[in-house]
Amino acid sequence: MPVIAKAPFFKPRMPRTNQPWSIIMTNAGSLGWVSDVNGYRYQAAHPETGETWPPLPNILQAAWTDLTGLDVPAECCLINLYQGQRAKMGLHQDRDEIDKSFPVLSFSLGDSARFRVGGKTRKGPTQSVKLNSGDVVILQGESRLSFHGIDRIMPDSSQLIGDYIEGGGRINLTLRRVNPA
Ligand SMILES: O=C(O)CCC(=O)C(=O)O
Ligand SMILES: [Fe+2]
Repeated sequence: MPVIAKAPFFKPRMPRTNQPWSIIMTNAGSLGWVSDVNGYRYQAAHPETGETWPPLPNILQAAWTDLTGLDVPAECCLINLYQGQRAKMGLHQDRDEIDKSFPVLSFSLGDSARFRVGGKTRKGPTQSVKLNSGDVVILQGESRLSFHGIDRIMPDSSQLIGDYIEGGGRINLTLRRVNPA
């Protein structure tokens, strides 16, 4: 939560259309992922405050090391906040990283969510998996470029986030390495 105090949530907007997303986000680490009318990208500064992102918490860096087995650190922790019946994330690939060989590691906290995951093409079959608080998803190897998204969350299925953030909801933490080692 010190991260949120230093880097407030911002409302991302869709490239080209400038439509607001249904979720809000922020980042920790040397790079943060942002989306606005000009596109998706990683940048060192918060789009609204202009400040660098707060450091990636040690406990998350340790989890990255343990769960990936890599000795190169993650550079970005994207923090997505989903609140309410309409919060979702459309099917997409994580492919804004310069080096796409590193895993993508994500943690679900708070309300449960319906996660959708398919293959490397947008049109292929997908499966849906319920993600509960504490669940970990890792996209690596064959699945690194799998299409995935969040269909919806189940509001009020957990009280965890409500203790810290008004309105509660679901937090997803996604750790990524952007640059080659
Ligand atoms: O919220 C999730 O579980 C997925 C988030 C995601 O895919 C992303 O931020 O790229
Ligand atoms: Fe993603």
